Amino acid sequence: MDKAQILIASNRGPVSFSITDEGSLEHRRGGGGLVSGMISVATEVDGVWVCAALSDADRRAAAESPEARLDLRYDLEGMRVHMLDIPEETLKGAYTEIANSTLWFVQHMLYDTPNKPSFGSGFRRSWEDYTAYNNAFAEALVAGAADNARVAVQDYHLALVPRVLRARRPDLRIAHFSHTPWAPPEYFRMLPDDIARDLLTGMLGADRLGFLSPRWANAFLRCCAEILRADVDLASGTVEYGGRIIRVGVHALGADEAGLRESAAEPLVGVRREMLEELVGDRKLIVRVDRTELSKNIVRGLEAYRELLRSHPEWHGRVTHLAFAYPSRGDVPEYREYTDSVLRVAKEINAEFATADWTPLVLEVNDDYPRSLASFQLADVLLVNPIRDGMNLVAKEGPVLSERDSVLVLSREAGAADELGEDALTVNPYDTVETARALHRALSMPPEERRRRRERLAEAAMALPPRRWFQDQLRSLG
Ligand SMILES: O=P(O)(O)OC[C@H]1O[C@H](O[C@H]2O[C@H](CO)[C@@H](O)[C@H](O)[C@H]2O)[C@H](O)[C@@H](O)[C@@H]1O
Ligand SMILES: O=c1ccn([C@@H]2O[C@H](COP(=O)(O)OP(=O)(O)O)[C@@H](O)[C@H]2O)c(=O)[nH]1
Repeated sequence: MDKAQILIASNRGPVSFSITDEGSLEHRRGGGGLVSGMISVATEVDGVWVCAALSDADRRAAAESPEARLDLRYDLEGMRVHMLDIPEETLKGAYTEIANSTLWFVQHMLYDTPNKPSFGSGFRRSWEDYTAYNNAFAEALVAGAADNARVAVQDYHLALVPRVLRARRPDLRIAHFSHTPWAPPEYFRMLPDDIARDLLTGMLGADRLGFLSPRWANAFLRCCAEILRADVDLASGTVEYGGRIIRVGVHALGADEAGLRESAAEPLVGVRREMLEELVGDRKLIVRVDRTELSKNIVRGLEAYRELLRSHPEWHGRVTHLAFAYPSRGDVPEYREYTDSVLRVAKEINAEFATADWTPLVLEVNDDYPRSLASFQLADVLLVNPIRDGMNLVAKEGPVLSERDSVLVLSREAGAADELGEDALTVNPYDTVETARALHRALSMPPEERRRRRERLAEAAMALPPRRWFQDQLRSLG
């Protein structure tokens, strides 16, 4: 196999496999925003995308492919995909325990601190898995990179890769991009000191670090100054460490208009759309679409809807809330408990308000991407209220596909608020009364104002398509 000039590395790859009832493998697009952003890049770049096999079906697919190497060139029309068959126990420690149960919680400031976290010996064992997992990625990149190749490492799963890669292959040009927020030093330093330092110095092995918002870049720089005592220039976004200068840049990620329109034109989206139209009738429609994820703040979103129905009885029978919460990270107990809370509040709302001919809330906790796209088309209001979010692509995709000039109610704590804050109705995600008021204002907004806002939102959402986002990063590597 030829060595590549451009390599991407991420935990989740562009496709996820599953096993059909007949026992054969089938694949679909990987879920979540990182894949939504990167997949359109992958169709254009000639290179290699290194990712992990994340399920038994993925592992089987990886093992069945020649030399455990999957060649999906046909499916992606561009990149070859190299899926790493990492031992299940190592993956559990790295992905479930460290990436999802620790780093995600730190960066989104999700801990219920009187009880958690507590970094004991189990955590230390998982840290060894995380290190081994990062080494496995670095190994694959070392083997697959041509001389002076450019490598774009993605996200918190792979924070140690840049340092290992630089030590092994000083010829490479290395970028690391964070898709999450970054916690301020006062929160980040709850991690054990050696591990906080390991993460920061791991990332500083790159030539260039990227974030989705100036807020997250700034917090990272402050961590470097306070925890590593590195020489940091906040204004120019540079860190001097280990005799090198590392540049920290901000690259917001926008919606992929062409890809979205192509997906929305699939016949199945039409089928789902008809189904939703029948369900909703001529009622107003409030939509939300998220992974069943603590940081997406689904429970408070539902509470805000309940508050709307309590404080504005004129909407009874005249509005439906569709909440599509597709499954995510079911191996983490907090996610399972959170899903239960979402289901419980939904049940309470319907018990309080439903009538013989009106179901105020329709909550679905299964994965149906065509249905999500159809709901973007039909929404009158799109609710995106995360506690903290690196970007949030749903907030950008909604206005692009909207056919009813949907009004965006958006948390000010999402990275997307940097670009969409002017034309969305922004809210404090903890304030359910303010969110309910915003929902009422959105439902009552005059058509002309809705149209103006929606057009500007769509324009802002498409201003930084993934292709440009990625090319900017490559260019910044020289
Ligand atoms: O891979 P999973 O564990 O299933 O999680 C899905 C992805 O979640 C996170 O996505 C982030 O990236 C988006 C695109 O930049 C951004 O809009 C969003 O705010 C982030 O939450 C995670 O960072 C990815 O690595 C995951 O693949
Ligand atoms: O059933 C669905 C519904 C939505 N999405 C996509 O998942 C991404 C979610 O990205 P976002 O940045 O909003 O949040 P993340 O889940 O990455 O934290 C968006 O592109 C959605 O269109 C998906 O993969 N499956």
